[in-house]
Amino acid sequence: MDREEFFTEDVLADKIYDRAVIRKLLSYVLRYKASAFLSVFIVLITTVLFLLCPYLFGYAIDHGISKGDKTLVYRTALAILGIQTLRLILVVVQSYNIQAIGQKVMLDVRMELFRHVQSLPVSFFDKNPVGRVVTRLTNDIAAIGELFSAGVIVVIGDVFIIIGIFVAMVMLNGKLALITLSVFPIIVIIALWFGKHMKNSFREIRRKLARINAYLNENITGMKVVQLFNREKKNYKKFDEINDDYLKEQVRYIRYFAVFQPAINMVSALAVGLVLWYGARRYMHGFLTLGVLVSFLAYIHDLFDPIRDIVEKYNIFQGAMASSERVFGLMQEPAEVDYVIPHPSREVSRKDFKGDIEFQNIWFAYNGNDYVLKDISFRIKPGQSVALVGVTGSGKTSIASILTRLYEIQKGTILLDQIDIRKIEKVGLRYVVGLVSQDVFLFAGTLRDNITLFNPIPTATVLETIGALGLMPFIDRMSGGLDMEIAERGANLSVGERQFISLSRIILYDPRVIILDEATSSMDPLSEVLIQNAMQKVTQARTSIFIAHRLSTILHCDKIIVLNKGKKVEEGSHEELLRLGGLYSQLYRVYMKEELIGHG
Ligand SMILES: Nc1ncnc2c1ncn2[C@@H]1O[C@H](COP(=O)(O)OP(=O)(O)OP(=O)(O)O)[C@@H](O)[C@H]1O
Repeated sequence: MDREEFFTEDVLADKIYDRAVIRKLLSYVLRYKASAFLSVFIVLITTVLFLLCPYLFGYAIDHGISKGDKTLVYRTALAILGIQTLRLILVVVQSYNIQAIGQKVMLDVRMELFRHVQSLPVSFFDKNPVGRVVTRLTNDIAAIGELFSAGVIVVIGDVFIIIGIFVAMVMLNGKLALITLSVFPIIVIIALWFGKHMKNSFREIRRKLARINAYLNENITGMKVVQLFNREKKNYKKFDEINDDYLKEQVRYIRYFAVFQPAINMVSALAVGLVLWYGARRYMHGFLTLGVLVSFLAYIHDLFDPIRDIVEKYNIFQGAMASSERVFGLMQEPAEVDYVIPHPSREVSRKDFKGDIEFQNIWFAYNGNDYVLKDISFRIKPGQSVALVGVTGSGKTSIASILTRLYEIQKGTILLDQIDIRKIEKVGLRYVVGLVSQDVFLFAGTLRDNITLFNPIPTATVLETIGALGLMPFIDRMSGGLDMEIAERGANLSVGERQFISLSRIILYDPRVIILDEATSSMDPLSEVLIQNAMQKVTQARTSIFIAHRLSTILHCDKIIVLNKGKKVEEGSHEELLRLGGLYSQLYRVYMKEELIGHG
């Protein structure tokens, strides 16, 4: 999927009503039952109050002004003032109440979605770009919020008002009501025509805005490459095109919008004209009172605002429905399974865990039957250190991933202390098996935060642990020591420094089994010696697995397992494998030659 499709997928949904989505939305709203019912109650009351005023105008004319009853006129005027004041107060309460419900619903949905996203398996993130997941948590949830802020309740009120006005009209005078109704086909045609065009234009606006976002995102993230390859002018021109496209669409939308309102006003004027013409004749012939005519005209005046409101808000509601559908869709993604084999036999505990690992005929594929590990078996005894060796793509990292259950295997059994790891709770498993992976992820915060992963570990303990392993020179090198601020994704650190942090992290985490994936690949010889010595100390009492291309870092290992195209091809000590004269000895010979050339 290219970027364009990726974003259009997000904006082209075309639904205004989906029962399942509405039911789910309602379940969130109903968490705040009292506020929700208060809202509905206020809508009903304000609608009735709204409908009362035009009626009272007519009443004052027919029973007060026509008959010279000043008291009645004053009383009616006071009643209208009272009604409008009450309505105003209720509108304020309503506005606060509904916005508060909207914000609370947004908070609940966002928290629930975040919790769910945290529970999703790593394979989900392989298939779904980060941008899309973030959009669900931000823009889509904001669109749900718009349902409330744009006034879903106001639109419900609008519908009540339209129905109420018709009921009032029919009750006042059936014939005049029919005349008013006669302009409705025109309204329907206008609303449908403008609705369709405004919807298409609105959709295009969202698509073009998404293009702007995608373009900016890519350009700002890749600014280094843009500048190094002198792409600024070209990219500026391209951005100008995209921006211009967006502007044109916005103008098109504004044009529709600008014409739509007067069009409705024209129909409203037509209805007023018709009613005035027919009503005046009926009045002159004595079939209609002046009060009824005035009430009627006032009702017509109030009838067209809610119609316009509904058409204008249609797009917002449609967008909100589509966003809700996507948010709830993400919530239904299956979460990680803790116990693939039900009924856990025994939990592992860090204290009495020995660190015995056994792979029995393991088959593993990321996708379908595309196996990247084929029938792998080996045993690592407690405290042993083992190296995984093989060319790029032979499956070394995949072994680390399935041992920590970032991915589930398809066939075979992995035993930890003779327990099938699929019977072990993941939290427990990841306490005892620690992984230092190839790509070190750093969070915004201080060096200390990144080493402790925001756990409240005293500074003295951090320094003591790092000092005992002889790694203090790394900290001394950083300006500000443990308090040094790390930029987003560690942009202000060298690759070697990032690896040091990742290693310190795992040392403090103190797992019984340590997997080190290319842990010293980007260090200068001096730093590498420091890390090597530290690792020797760290791995002494632990089962450890080294994944390294630099064969010098694994010579001390008790055992070397050689992988090729997902299969285990050799297993033994360094000397044994050299004697065997197979793949390992070839790799070693090439490596030694390179080292010699490299060191001149
Ligand atoms: N998340 C993934 N989804 C699909 N395929 C993957 C994924 N990760 C790795 N692979 C594929 O699995 C195979 C084994 O990859 P793996 O990372 O285990 O190799 P490796 O031996 O660790 O390589 P390197 O030495 O380059 O790190 C490769 O063909 C790779 O393309």
